[in-house]
Amino acid sequence: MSSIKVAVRCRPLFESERAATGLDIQSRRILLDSKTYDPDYTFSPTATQEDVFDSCAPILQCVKDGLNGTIMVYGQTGTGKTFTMLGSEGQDNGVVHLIVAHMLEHVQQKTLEGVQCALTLSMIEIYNEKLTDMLSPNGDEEVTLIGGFPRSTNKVTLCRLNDANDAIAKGLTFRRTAATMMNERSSRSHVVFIVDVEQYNAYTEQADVAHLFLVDLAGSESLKKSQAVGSVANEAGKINKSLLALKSVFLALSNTNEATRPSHVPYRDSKLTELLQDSIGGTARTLMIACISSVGRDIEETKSTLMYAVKAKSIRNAANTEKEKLMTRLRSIEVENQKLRNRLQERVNDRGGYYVAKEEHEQFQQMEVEVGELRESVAQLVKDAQNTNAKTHISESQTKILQGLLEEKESQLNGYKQLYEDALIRFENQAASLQSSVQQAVAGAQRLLTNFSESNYSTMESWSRALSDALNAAPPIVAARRTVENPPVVVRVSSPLRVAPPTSSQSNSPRSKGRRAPPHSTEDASPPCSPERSLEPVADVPIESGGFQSVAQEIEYQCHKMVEDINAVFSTVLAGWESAFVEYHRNLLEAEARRDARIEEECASIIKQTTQGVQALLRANSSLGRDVAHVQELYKGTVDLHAKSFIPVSATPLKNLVHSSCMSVVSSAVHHFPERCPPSSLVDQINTIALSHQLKLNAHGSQNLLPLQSMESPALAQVSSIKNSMPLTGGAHNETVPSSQNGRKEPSSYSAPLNTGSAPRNRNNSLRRGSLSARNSNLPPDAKHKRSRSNQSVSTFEPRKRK
Ligand SMILES: Nc1ncnc2c1ncn2[C@@H]1O[C@H](COP(=O)(O)OP(=O)(O)OP(=O)(O)O)[C@@H](O)[C@H]1O
Repeated sequence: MSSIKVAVRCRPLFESERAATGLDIQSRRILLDSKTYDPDYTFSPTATQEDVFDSCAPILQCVKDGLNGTIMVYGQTGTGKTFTMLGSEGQDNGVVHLIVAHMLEHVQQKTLEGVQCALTLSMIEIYNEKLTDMLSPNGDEEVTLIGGFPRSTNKVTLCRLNDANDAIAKGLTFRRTAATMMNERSSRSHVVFIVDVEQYNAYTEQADVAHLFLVDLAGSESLKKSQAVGSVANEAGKINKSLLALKSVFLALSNTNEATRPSHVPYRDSKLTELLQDSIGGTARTLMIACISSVGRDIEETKSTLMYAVKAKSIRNAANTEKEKLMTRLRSIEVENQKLRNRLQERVNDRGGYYVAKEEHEQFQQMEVEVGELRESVAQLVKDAQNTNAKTHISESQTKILQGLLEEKESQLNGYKQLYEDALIRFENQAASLQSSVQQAVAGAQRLLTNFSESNYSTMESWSRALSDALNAAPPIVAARRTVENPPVVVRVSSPLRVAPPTSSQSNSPRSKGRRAPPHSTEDASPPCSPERSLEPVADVPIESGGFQSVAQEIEYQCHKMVEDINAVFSTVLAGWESAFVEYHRNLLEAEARRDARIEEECASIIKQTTQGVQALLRANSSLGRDVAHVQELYKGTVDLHAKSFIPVSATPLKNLVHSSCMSVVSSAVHHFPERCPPSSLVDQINTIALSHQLKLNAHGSQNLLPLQSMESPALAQVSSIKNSMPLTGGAHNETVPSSQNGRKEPSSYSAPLNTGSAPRNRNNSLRRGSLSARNSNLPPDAKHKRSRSNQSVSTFEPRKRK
């Protein structure tokens, strides 16, 4: 037996909230209105998700050991239940995520150890007393409970953490939430995450499954506070009802008083309690996280939550393995079966028994045996099938887990490979740069060495040459016999580099008497030697003394001479060296002077060229400026001219131009003006027609029409005058146009319009209209009226003579 563990988590206050005065959280104990509550774990507002997760460890261990476990959050709306289970929005940092990650790690580890196990996840929502599968394609497949456990849900086999988090996120998209006054995103349903850890037992050839229920309950809410209305209020009612059923279960199970304890636990009062049957008072190990707020106005709800948390703490669950649980259930079924049999027997006995024929009885017994056998084989088959299914499922998930691990490792390996390659490239680059620096250093050293040794060698060579010359030039030394009385004489050979004035002891020594002073001293040394140079012996030459004093003296003299010669050679060499140095120095100075002079020269030339260039530029600028000004001037002139041309000084030229153009048009029109005289035949015909009309008119008593020639229009008269004023050239009057299509020649005027600019008109009509209108103007009004009605009537038409 194990009691339900209880944790209390107090959420932080929001800005607008005020803390309750009577609430005090002291490490694990909670004091509220002088009452002490003592949960197993207490989390203050500063506690982290990881802290809460740590308190789940014992439950997780039980699940790993094959027992069922439950972790549920309980409390008033807006106290952080969903925050605790699922974390802040959009972040996978809730206790559910941490637990799934932990269990996945466990299963992966087991798989690597060769244990066949799998991890699956299903999600169920309880909304308005209806269970739906949140991992079904649309999140709306209904789920039925068998023995308090959901049957055939869409499970996701978890192999990688990302898959698990994706599945959780996908399922949660179907969760119903709504905004209330208590919580902006209040859960309107309970959600149960079922994490199954399946482990195949090779010895029993069975798959053991441990279920872990992670329950995010919707919060109890007062409609007055949440101000929920409509469907949200209905939801709140359903939520409160299911939570009430849960409280009843708590009360029933926590009652330790034999007398008052109800015989029946109302699990079936709501879907929630039916589903949590195994978690509360069942076989599961359970942790209840009671969420509270420290807000003053919520203090009553906080008290209620703490009270039920304490009640839950006293509930004892029977923690068995799944197998033990089944055995318990089997035993209870057997007991019930026996009870039923007994009752049946009692009834049979009450009725005095029942009788069957012997054959029937035997047949019945035979059938019973057969049914029993069949039942056994079916049970065996079901068991085999279940095991096979479980085996297949586990091995499938095993493969997936291994695949997932492999992919993870591969990606890690690739990362390492990349790192290695990067490091290798960096190393190679460094090695190359190091190598090149070493090479450069070696080359430099070699160069230095070569230069140094060459110069040293040449100096040494010159010295040795000089020395051998000096030795060759010296007279042969006569050999002296060395005796004890004649101790060897030591001649000091000094380096010319260390020439110093002879000390008084040297100059006064008996041996120096009669000797010639060395040619170089501090005073006459050229070039002068540095003051730190001192006269130090570089070699001691022993000379034997003997009976032949003169020989010894001679030798000494020779030696002195030799030393002098050597000194001279050294001096020469030194002088040469120093003069070479001086020359080098001089050459250097000269070269530098030359360089400076050349630089100055070049600079001067550059400055000169630049100055010239600038001057040329300025010149070009000014000349081009002049050009521009000139063009501007021109342009200005043109513009002025143009502007001037628009000043209407006088309209006369234009008028004249228009007049002359009009006149030319008129004159050309006059040229083309048709002949005044129609052909005589036509005139005759017209006259005939006019006559006949006149006769008819006369017969009807109409007035006579005036003859045509007496009613010439002013326009016609003007045209005639213009025409007559024009010189008549080239037979203009008789001008003809090319023959028309029927070969008839027509006067050109027939095709030319009058200068009125209107459409071409029939010559006769225009003439007639002009003459008629002119005529009408002379008529009395009633005559005009009559005329207009018989407007086509014409009088006798007299052809006019051409002037
Ligand atoms: N420990 C916490 N730290 C920071 N914020 C928190 C904490 N607990 C809760 N909140 C914030 O409080 C608000 C309400 O939390 P949450 O939605 O989890 O409450 P709830 O109890 O699930 O409410 P309901 O029952 O209505 O769904 C959220 O904005 C949440 O982010």
